[in-house]
Amino acid sequence: MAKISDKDLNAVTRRIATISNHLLLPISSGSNSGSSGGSIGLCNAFMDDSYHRIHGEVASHEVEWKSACDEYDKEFTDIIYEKAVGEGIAKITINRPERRNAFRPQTIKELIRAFNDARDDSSIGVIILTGKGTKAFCSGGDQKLRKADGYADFEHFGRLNVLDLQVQIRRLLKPVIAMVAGYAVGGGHVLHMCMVSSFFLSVFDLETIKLVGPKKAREMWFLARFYTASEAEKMGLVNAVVPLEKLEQETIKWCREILRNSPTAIRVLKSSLNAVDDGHAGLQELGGNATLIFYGTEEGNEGKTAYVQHRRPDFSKFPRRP
Ligand SMILES: CC(C)(COP(=O)(O)OP(=O)(O)OC[C@H]1O[C@@H](n2cnc3c(N)ncnc32)[C@H](O)[C@@H]1OP(=O)(O)O)[C@@H](O)C(=O)NCCC(=O)NCCSC(=O)CCC(=O)c1ccccc1C(=O)O
Repeated sequence: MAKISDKDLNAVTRRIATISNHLLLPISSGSNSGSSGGSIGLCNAFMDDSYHRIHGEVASHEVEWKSACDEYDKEFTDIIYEKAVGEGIAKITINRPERRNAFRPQTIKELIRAFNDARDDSSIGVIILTGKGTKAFCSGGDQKLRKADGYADFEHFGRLNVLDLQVQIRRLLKPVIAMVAGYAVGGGHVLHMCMVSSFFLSVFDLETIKLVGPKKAREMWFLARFYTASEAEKMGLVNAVVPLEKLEQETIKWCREILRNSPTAIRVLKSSLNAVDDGHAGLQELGGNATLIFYGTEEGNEGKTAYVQHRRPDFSKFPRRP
């Protein structure tokens, strides 16, 4: 009987893996049996190419959370703010389960503080927003505090400061992932859409139209029905649906996959994707990022150095590319 070498064995194993990969039917997105993210994971396990050999599997160890605070070191009452030990993930949890995580102005102020901190912390590359418990991600504005001029908790006037939060998430050039267990209603639904890219809730709600198409958007807003997670996935409202017990594990996997990629590329990608819809503000953001990249070049540095040295800049050595 011929003896097979380790090298040959590896080659055979890889060949079988490649063939299995071709034979494997991907789990269609929208299936109840798992997430589209899960199906990607399944295929990855069988993929035999240099990319997968070099990058390997996404780490699957449990994440260790540590309580975090912002520069003011003031305690949070309405949210829980945590960072993963040794990896660039921040997690912000709306902590009002007794009201299905409805937000009041105080909740929004704390969310804004936590998002600011996560934005400014250069060790953080991705942010998770979630709700405490499994009944609701967020049930929107706290209706018990709603007044004629907005929501009022500790002040004499009403606020709609969730709009500031929506803009902040839009402008924050790190990916924000909504980890949704349970209901996402009203302003809570808008918030989770911000993670994929929402800006305004208006009568014609442009973001919903873009995500689900004009017919479905009309159905959603005119009928105001509740949709299940898998219906939301089919409509393109959410990226993946997984069993509840796997929700955090799958979210962390997505975070780790994002963290493998170039932070600058992700930053520019997020601003490019927003620019399409954000008009002047979007182009400003994109232009700002081009400036940031230019600052890092030798050519950009020549301009600044010449200014500081009171001389004319010499740009002659830099190519005028086609
Ligand atoms: C979410 C439910 C479907 C969950 O139902 P269920 O599991 O049966 O729980 P309940 O028994 O109903 O609730 C338990 C407990 O929580 C209280 N509660 C739930 N939601 C809220 C809420 N939103 N505000 C205050 N309190 C809430 C509930 O009263 C119970 O407490 P008790 O003490 O036992 O009474 C269901 O709860 C439900 O339908 N909730 C209401 C959903 C809703 O109407 N949301 C508000 C939509 S309007 C909005 O969000 C405004 C958005 C906004 O701020 C905005 C404004 C202007 C421009 C833009 C925006 C924007 O973009 O967001």
